[in-house]
Order: sequence, then structure tokens, then C-alpha cells
Amino acid sequence: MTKWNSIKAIAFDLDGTLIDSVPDLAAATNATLAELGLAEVSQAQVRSWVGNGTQALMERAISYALGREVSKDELKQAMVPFLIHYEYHLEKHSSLYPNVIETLTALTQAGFKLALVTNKPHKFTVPLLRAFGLIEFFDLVLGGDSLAKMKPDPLPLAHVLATWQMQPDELLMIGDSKNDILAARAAKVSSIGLTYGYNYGEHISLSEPNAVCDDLAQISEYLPSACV
Ligand SMILES: O=C(O)COP(=O)(O)O
Ligand SMILES: [Mg+2]
Repeated sequence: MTKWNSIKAIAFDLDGTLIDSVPDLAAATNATLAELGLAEVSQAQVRSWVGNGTQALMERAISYALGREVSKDELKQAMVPFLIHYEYHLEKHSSLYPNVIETLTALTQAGFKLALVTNKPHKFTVPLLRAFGLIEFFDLVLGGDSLAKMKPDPLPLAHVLATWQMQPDELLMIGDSKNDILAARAAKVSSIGLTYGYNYGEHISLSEPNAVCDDLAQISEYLPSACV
């Protein structure tokens, strides 16, 4: 098995990688749709719409419920209740995937620096990380609105590299979505795709990450046992 001996830092995606957040995203989506007098959608539908931030999720949900495109104004109005509902639901029915704490603990102890690079708005990311006891693992947390562009743009990963004064071959991106893999490729960073998360209903291997894992614990097989 190839080991990436140059890796010193790892950028983790959040939704579908560390936390199964769809139950709460679906609850907030449906509470918003109900306020707008629209029919509920299923968790499976929400799962296929997650990936480009909360605004894109709401746009997809309302457009599905209305059966037509959503205007900028309609979306802006819908985001007001959605943000309130998501703040309320946030972690209530979400859960950690297997081996998350164990893997992050082992990586930290081995000396890797960890960044969290999500498309979720920053104001939800930090409380969610806190609620699941993850915040202390990360030296840098970037939300989808922290910079001018979100994944699949390479900007967030370029920001991590610049902040830590690292070369692309020293960083590894781990995520469940094509947005993570495309962002990594564009930043010339290697990536591992996870099969258990959300990827618009597509298998992550179709996005051609450098490796594919079914469980987060498997990523250590690709890394040196200690970061020197
Ligand atoms: O908020 C989203 O749509 C996806 O978030 P993620 O980048 O952590 O998967
Ligand atoms: Mg994700």
C-alpha cells in the first residue's frame, strides 16, 4: 500500500465525513418548507442535495417542492426561517460516524496538524464541532462562508497551505463529496474519498480520489505512523 510520507497536515470535511448531519438538515428544511406552505421532503432527498452549503440545499429543496426555479428573492426570504430552524436543530439528531474520535486522537498524537474545511456556514460549524467534542482537534476551522469561495474551489485548501506555510504534498484532504476531491485536485493536494457519506447519490470513486476508504480508521494505512 502506498504511504504518503510527506504528509504533515490533514484537512477534514465535516458533513458526511465526521458527522451524519442530514437528520437535522432535513428537519430544518422541512420546518422551513412547512412555513412556506410547501410539502415535506424525505431525508434521502436532502442527502442528495447536501454538498454546496445551506443556501444551495434550500434552493434545491424549494425548487423541488415548487417544481420550478427559485428566484433570488424567494431564496433570500426562505433562508431567514431556515437559519433559525437549523440553529435550533443543529445537533439534535445528528451523529458521529464510527471511529471519528479514535482516528482524530491517533492523528493528533502522531503529530499531524488538522484543519476542518467545510461548506457549512462557519456560525453552525463551530457549535456543531463543540457539541460532538471535536473542536479541540482542529488548529484551523474554515466554513463555507469564511473565504470568497467554497469547495470545489481550491481557495480554502490554498488558505490552509498558506497559513501553515506548507507545500501541497504536505497536506491531505479527506471527504465524502466530489467537492472535496475536486478542491484537492485543483490545489494539487492528494485526497481520500469516503464511501459512507453524501455525494449526490454517486459513488465517490467516480470522482477519482487518490484512495477510497469505507471507514475513517482506514486512512491511517496510508499515513506514516508519526509525522516528523
Ligand atoms: O454544508 C454542506 O452542504 C456540506 O458540508 P461539507 O462540506 O462539510 O460536506
Ligand atoms: Mg461532506
